[in-house]
Amino acid sequence: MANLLKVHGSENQFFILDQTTLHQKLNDNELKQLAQTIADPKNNVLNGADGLLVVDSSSHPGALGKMRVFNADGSEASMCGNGLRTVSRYLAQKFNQTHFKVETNDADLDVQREADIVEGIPAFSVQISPISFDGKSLPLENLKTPLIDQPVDDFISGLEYSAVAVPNPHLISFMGMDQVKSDDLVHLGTMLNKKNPYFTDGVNVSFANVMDENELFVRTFERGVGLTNACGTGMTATSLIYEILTHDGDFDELVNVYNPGGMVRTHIKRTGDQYELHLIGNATFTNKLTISEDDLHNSNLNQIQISDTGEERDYQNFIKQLQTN
Ligand SMILES: N[C@@H](CCC[C@H](N)C(=O)O)C(=O)O
Repeated sequence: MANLLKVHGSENQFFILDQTTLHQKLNDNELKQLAQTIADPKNNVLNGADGLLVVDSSSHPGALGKMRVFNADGSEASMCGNGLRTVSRYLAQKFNQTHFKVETNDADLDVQREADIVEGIPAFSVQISPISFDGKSLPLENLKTPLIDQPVDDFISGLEYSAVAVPNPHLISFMGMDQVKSDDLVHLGTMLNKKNPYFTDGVNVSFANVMDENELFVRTFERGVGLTNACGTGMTATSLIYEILTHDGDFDELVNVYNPGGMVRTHIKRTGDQYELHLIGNATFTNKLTISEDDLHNSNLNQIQISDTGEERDYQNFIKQLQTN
């Protein structure tokens, strides 16, 4: 039998599969198929998810394990901030370590256990890197880069846009709260994730409101997923653009980022042309799942056994506290 976990960071929902526990690892086609099937709410496995996080052993010394990210549509992403917090907790428990590196597609990232956000809500801090504003890295075509706080006629008028790869691609715009919560986000996100002349690999689109100094609200339409409760790399990229727009030179700031699924904290630092980004927030395990290895290879999800960890109750209490503050 094989095990899966259902997890979330700010209600950005994932299943975790540890390939090292299997007799035979799933190949890339099987992983893509599993992500599409298990994430689809129509297949009735805990109401689906935003994607599948695949844990494996690291390909080189220096990292405790490796994370790959498959979006709900089966596409593979280079990074996932909320997901990395949950994978960090998984590896921390598995190897009894609190501070280590995790291999991701583009970099080995520093991760660390943090004090619980409130009792019963384990928290992790994860590095978000590498960072680039370059058109080739995003990729972004037919617009001048770096794109920082510029209007773009073909997008939604009256807004300014910024683009950054961390290393997955993000488009960010600041606006009033009513517009953050409007249908404009789905409209623009859908347009830029179909064939378009700008973001040729698609893009994660975040609309943000500045609630106060270093206090943001961010809502994201994710590439390969659609509207999400939260996007970790999106909230970190948005914090970075916010700090760039509010400082002339170096900075070292903590930002509270609220989102439809809760809140996280980002640590955003600039020294000359070097940036250092960290995302801090919950890593919640909601369910344990057991399935035969054969069924896993065939994405046959009819015979899954599911148990509840009880952690979601603590998380919902945390959300209630946020709302009453
Ligand atoms: N939810 C993630 C980002 C997942 C990948 C994204 N959809 C992409 O295709 O780049 C996060 O928390 O960062």
